[in-house]
Amino acid sequence: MIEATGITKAFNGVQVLRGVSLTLRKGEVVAVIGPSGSGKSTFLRCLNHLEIIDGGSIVVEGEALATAQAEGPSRYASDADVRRICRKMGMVFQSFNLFPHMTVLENVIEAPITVKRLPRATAIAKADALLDKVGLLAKRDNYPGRLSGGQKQRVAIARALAMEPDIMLFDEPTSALDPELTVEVLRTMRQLAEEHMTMLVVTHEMGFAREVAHRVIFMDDGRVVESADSARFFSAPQHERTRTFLGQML
Ligand SMILES: Nc1ncnc2c1ncn2[C@@H]1O[C@H](COP(=O)(O)OP(=O)(O)OP(=O)(O)O)[C@@H](O)[C@H]1O
Repeated sequence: MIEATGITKAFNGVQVLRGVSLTLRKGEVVAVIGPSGSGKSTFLRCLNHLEIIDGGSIVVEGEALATAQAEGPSRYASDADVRRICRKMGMVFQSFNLFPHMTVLENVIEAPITVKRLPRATAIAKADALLDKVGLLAKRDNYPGRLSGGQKQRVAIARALAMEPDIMLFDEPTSALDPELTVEVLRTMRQLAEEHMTMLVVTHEMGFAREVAHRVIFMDDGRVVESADSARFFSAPQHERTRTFLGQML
């Protein structure tokens, strides 16, 4: 579970997040949608410390990552606690971010061995099971350069899952993919949702938001404009800006 409250963030004096709050409950799939530049990716990156927030609080699985202060910037937990708390969240990026000089298998076992100190044989057995789950066991000894974008992204998902996160954060996981490759990644994500993985997904895929997400959050200009369960969000958007956005996207 993640509880983010009143997150603010500026880059070089430009306010990008203007007080964003979100509760992501256990087993819930929440899609974050909105126009380009509205702050969706920045918000997601703030949740796992890829960006430092200016103000607001972030609590992950009951532990405070950052705490709002009466004055001045939010106070973060100690470096060791930040690292430990952030390991509860797996992250999948638009650009895959696989290590190009490592095989698929090596990509998946690297963090479990170096960070979790898993014995190599245990890490390999686990990686094989995950690669099988995402349909890529046959590619385990290939280098990422030999894979399609969709395959790379499924390896990236397996790699994140190998750390046994409680929560998965997806930052536009299909935006760099051709439509036919998007389908296979969305299938893997749908499967994860069916297994009750807690997921926060920044996406332009309205089909995913409608069919897989339990709740949809619409961001515009650094704010959450609308948050509703998926069916209600798409059948009866409450706000003019949401309606305009959906009109453009659907
Ligand atoms: N590291 C950074 N330094 C400066 N500005 C940044 C940085 N990261 C994001 N921004 C700016 O913050 C704003 C929000 O960007 P963000 O990527 O969060 O939007 P988004 O809603 O995810 O957009 P998109 O759908 O196009 O990915 C943009 O104006 C962007 O240029």
